[in-house]
Amino acid sequence: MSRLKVTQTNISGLCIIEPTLYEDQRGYFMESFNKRDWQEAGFMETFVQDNESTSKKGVLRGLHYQHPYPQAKLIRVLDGAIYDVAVDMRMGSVTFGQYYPIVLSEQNKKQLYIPVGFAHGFLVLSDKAKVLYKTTAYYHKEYDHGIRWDDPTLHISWPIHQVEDIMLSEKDKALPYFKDIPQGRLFVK
Ligand SMILES: Cc1cn([C@H]2C[C@H](O)[C@@H](COP(=O)(O)OP(=O)(O)O[C@H]3O[C@H](C)C(=O)[C@H](O)[C@H]3O)O2)c(=O)[nH]c1=O
Repeated sequence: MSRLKVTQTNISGLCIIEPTLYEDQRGYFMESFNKRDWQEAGFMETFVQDNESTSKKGVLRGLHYQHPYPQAKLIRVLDGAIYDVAVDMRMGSVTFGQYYPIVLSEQNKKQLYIPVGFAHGFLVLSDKAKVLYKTTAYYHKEYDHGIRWDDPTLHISWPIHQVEDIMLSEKDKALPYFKDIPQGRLFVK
């Protein structure tokens, strides 16, 4: 019996991971990642890079993807809470162009596994959020692409009412609409 609770979502390949939490009067302990448990749960991908970012409330990072050298990601939140979003960019997928939202937080300790073929972004809901995530491919700045956070065809219901202002990087402000992404930069399921 795997020590990882894996919950499939309505989007193929996208799943929620919950490691076993060991709580006692001191606090808690958990193995946030264990390669053997990961493989026993049926995941064959290997991670090559750990990323960390800290953001203030209202910061929105994304929606990003890397192409070529696409990255699968395993995302978790160490401090605070984020509204995390993955967008299916896989041509041939029945959920192509659909997104999956989930709140990942220090409290719920949920992790989101996003396979290759998705754009990823998040909005910080807490005063501060520290996000840790593993990737299955190295970063290539020249292949770092994205989709506008407020793309009208994706209809992402960002909970902007929960934050005062949205803060985007200049790069993210200039990202294209989904409809303007060349087919060669999409993915194949
Ligand atoms: C992603 C990345 C960035 N950088 C450098 C490049 C810039 O000089 C600086 C900030 O990069 P950026 O503004 O792209 O960082 P985020 O906006 O947090 O991007 C991330 O946000 C969304 C949510 C993601 O899922 C991606 O993993 C990633 O694109 O870090 C690196 O050196 N290595 C990296 O792997």
